[in-house]
Amino acid sequence: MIEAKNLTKRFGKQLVFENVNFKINDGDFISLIGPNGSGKTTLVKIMMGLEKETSGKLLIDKKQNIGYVPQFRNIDLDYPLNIEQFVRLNLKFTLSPAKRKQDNETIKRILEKTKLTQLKDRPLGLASGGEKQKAYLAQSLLNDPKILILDESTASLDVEVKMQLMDLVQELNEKYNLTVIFITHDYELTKKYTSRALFFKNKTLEEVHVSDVSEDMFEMGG
Ligand SMILES: Nc1ncnc2c1ncn2[C@@H]1O[C@H](COP(=O)(O)OP(=O)(O)OP(=O)(O)O)[C@@H](O)[C@H]1O
Repeated sequence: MIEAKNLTKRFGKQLVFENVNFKINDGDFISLIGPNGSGKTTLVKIMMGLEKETSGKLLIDKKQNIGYVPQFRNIDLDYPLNIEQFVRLNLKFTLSPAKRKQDNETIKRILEKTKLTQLKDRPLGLASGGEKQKAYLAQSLLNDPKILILDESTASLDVEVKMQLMDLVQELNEKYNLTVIFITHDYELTKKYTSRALFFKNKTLEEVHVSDVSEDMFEMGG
């Protein structure tokens, strides 16, 4: 479980948000929504320990690893690694045969989970946008996370490809009880995949049932 208690963040004199309270249960699939600059990335950075809260508390089980999938960025055609090698990048390099065997099994399992087994030898630079994003997703699963943060990970992909990626994330959420926190500006995906939304409004966070999410929540000034 992740719980925020009166969480407040300032950068110098700038207040980003204050008195934020919420609970995210294991296995939840929630969206984190709100206009540009409202504090979504800052909040997940606090979850990942990359930023410190100004006051209040964020309670999160320190033993739970967090996976992070960034926004899609294209990769040059001549990028030197294939999909499997790219997924391996987050592993520590080791010469121990026992550890290497274990790593090979981990990679095999993750490629299967993310439906990349057939594509593992494809140079990443030649992969489609959706395949590249799946490779980032696979990389984020290396430390066996219990929480997955998708930071606008579907932005700039075609609609069909977005859905395929989200279907895969939904499968991981259901099969492995993975908690998913989806930062998004996408109204349709919020409605289709998430059950609750945490909505930044007036420098604080409101919990909204997905049936009450409206398009203007993605646009209003923060
Ligand atoms: N390291 C930093 N130093 C100073 N100000 C920062 C820093 N990081 C973020 N901010 C400011 O904090 C506010 C919230 O930024 P944040 O990136 O969390 O918003 P966001 O909701 O994720 O926006 P977007 O939807 O555009 O990605 C913004 O005004 C931003 O400029």
